[in-house]
Amino acid sequence: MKNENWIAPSILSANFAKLGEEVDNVLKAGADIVHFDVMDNHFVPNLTIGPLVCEALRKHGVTAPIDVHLMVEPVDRIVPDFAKAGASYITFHPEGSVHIDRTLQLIKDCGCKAGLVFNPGTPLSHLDYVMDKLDMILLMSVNPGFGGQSFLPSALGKLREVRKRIDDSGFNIRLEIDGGVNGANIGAIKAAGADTFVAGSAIFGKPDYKAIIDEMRAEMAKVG
Ligand SMILES: O=C(CO)[C@H](O)[C@H](O)COP(=O)(O)O
Ligand SMILES: [Co+2]
Repeated sequence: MKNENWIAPSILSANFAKLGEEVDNVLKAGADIVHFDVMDNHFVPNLTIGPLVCEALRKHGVTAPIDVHLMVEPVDRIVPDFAKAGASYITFHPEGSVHIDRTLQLIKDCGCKAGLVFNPGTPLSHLDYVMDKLDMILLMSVNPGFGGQSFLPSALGKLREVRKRIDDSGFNIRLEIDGGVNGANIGAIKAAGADTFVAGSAIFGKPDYKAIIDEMRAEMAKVG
């Protein structure tokens, strides 16, 4: 199954002093989904935003899907709060949950779409036995914790491997890439099998969000 390509700006690189406006502008510029990075200063060495901010974006009027990337440990106790706050997708790292099948089920029972996230060095064996519970697989192409890092080329081979696993499974699972994505590498990333592209600094670091999103789509179109 072939999914539409989604561009997912990471609000980690947005101007937090005017976050609602930033999200409105990036969606108006053609983004498909809002990537929401949650860091706890424990699982990763940085501290960002929680359910209150997600709820505030919904109250502000954001109707696009919100893609909550949990970089926290433990995972389970924060899941219902994010579901109530309006999360659409909730993804988590297997290292943050002792019982990954239970956490995936919890996310789905809360009414959200569920996904697993793989750090560059995390083996794909965590996919075994849970493919039927996944709506998304997120591959990190940087080590998590900060925006603005460079794309690790090892992610391309891993993307191809996961693309094959998804296609062989027959399930409709989105394949998302996160870290160092920009206009220069998005074509190769798409060719390797991704259909959901997180980009933080590459979008919010530019003055014209529509121009960079259009450029990303044009680069993707070149690879078909
Ligand atoms: O999860 C993340 C970091 O842990 C961010 O989503 C990611 O780094 C996006 O930022 P950039 O596109 O600037 O690399
Ligand atoms: Co992220």
